[in-house]
Amino acid sequence: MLIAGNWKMNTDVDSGTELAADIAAAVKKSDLGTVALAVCPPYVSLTSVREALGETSVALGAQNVHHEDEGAFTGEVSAKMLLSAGCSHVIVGHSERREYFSESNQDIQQKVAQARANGLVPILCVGETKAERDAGDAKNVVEQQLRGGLAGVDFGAPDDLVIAYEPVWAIGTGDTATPDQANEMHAFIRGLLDDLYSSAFADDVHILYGGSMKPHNAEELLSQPDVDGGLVGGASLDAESFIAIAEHGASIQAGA
Ligand SMILES: O=C[C@H](O)COP(=O)(O)O
Repeated sequence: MLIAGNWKMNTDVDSGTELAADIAAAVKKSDLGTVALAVCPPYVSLTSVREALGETSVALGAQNVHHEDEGAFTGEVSAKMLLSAGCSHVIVGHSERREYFSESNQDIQQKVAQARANGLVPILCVGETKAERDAGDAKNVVEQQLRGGLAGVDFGAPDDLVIAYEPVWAIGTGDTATPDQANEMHAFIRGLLDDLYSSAFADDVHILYGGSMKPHNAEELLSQPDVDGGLVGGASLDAESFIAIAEHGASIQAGA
């Protein structure tokens, strides 16, 4: 199981470093078993967060990456820069990037390919809007996003890729997908990964759920057979909540 925190455009360098230090301290006190953690702070805090995480195994991720290696792209950040800051993961294709920055499936595919080429694990986000779900189009949209985002990219091992299913209507709204809705889409995504790669690969890829995951609903979501963790927004901005979600994951795994 993997629990990843997406801090979005929250925290400055001081508060982000403090949050990372709180998470590191909580991790040392908790028994999270085999549950892996990652945090994805804003770019400006990456190096100080890396330092604050210290010797813990909490992985560092970024929230975006440019698809070119380097050059005259003012304001952009490359995969190599992320690696040099200590990142192992990068979120790609978050619905906020799709909506507010007009990222297309083709743009996202280029970012996935660039992350992969540089040894970063892309956390590829997919998910439908409320209108798309109401129109009965959710699976179709997710399939296009998944096939579009992964087109032509090969992965050596299942750990080289993470998928996050984030229904747009559940993000930041408190309106979480039901465990059945989440599991149904996760199973569908796993079937697509089987078709694109292999069943062994599909079985082992982490498929995270994102969208108002909180300590009070984490257990029912994480106990679904095809839910392998969470991509947590709001609740990851509080070390106690973030670790509480991970602890739910650990107790589910311990009982499995
Ligand atoms: O990347 C994280 C998701 O957008 C979920 O955000 P949320 O937990 O605040 O709903």
